[in-house]
Amino acid sequence: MPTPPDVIRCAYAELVVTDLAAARWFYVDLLGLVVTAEEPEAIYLRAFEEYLHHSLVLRRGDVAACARLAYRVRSAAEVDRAEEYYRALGVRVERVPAGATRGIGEAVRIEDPLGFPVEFFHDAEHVERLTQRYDLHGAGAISRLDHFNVVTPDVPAAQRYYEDLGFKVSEDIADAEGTVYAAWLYRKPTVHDVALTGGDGPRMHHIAFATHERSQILHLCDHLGAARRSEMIERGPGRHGVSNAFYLYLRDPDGHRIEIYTHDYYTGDPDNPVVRWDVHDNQRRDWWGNPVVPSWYAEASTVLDLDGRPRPLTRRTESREADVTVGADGFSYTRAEETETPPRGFKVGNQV
Ligand SMILES: O=S(=O)(O)c1ccc(O)c(O)c1
Ligand SMILES: [Fe+2]
Repeated sequence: MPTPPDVIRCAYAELVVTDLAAARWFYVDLLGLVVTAEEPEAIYLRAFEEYLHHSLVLRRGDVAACARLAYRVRSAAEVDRAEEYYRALGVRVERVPAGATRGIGEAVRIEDPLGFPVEFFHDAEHVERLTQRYDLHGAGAISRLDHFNVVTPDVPAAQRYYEDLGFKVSEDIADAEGTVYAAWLYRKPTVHDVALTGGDGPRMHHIAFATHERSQILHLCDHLGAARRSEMIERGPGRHGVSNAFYLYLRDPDGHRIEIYTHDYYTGDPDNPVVRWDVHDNQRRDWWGNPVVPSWYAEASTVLDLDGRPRPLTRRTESREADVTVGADGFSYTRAEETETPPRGFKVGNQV
């Protein structure tokens, strides 16, 4: 089997939006992302610390979907290696010339073994890095793209696929019977570049951007309140158990989920310890024990194949996290040593 490409990090996503003007309001006027380039049918956006052409493409289309998840590889030679690796893997592979995506060099596009439209590139147009252009930063300044979260039915199989690509697991959620509900994997030295959420897939669960400060996340909440668009706040703000990040989940005008995230931790040493969470630990997804809203488990974006057609879903066959932790049959504990069923305290899964 050929050597896998040397992936540096998650690099950009392409989302299909049904109303480009409405999406522009959300991503530019509200989130404050910077417009690198704009066309009648597409907008290319980046965050303030980013100097590659974009980390998010919004493309107008009739059906909201995720059209591409792109990783940057370490050199042009690694793009060749990606082509060789995936042709040997037997998945659909397309080589595209520089400019197939504005601002991106020659790339390899695949339908990966999990059913996702993924691109590997190295060369990209450099644009002004606005790290210290505080005159342009809003109070909710976003610094960079941080990770993709994808829904896939078989988390261990997806984890093995990403580990074969050289990713390492930082944290996961499992139960005593060995069912794995979610896993977080990285190439850059943070908690993740990609997270795997067990469910019917392939679907895109969220795209996450990082800020430097919690106050910037809180400002985005206040801005949505001022805009009387508070319904766009789906979950949070809060503190994750997994990753330790301070988080906020928003839904864009098409329902795409965007996470704003800060304060995870460094994972760059070779012996970085894996953190395994019990699925019944009520602090795993929110360190303060606040419930996970059902839509966060149930809803995610359609993904497209390389011809732009929606991918059919494969159902998850193992137990679902929402079933074992939320609602009448679910329960979660705050203190593992307390063995009453249901556990004492109002932080049981059936409050939502
Ligand atoms: O909800 S979790 O604490 O499991 C979590 C951790 C990190 C993330 O990026 C996320 O989306 C969700
Ligand atoms: Fe996330």
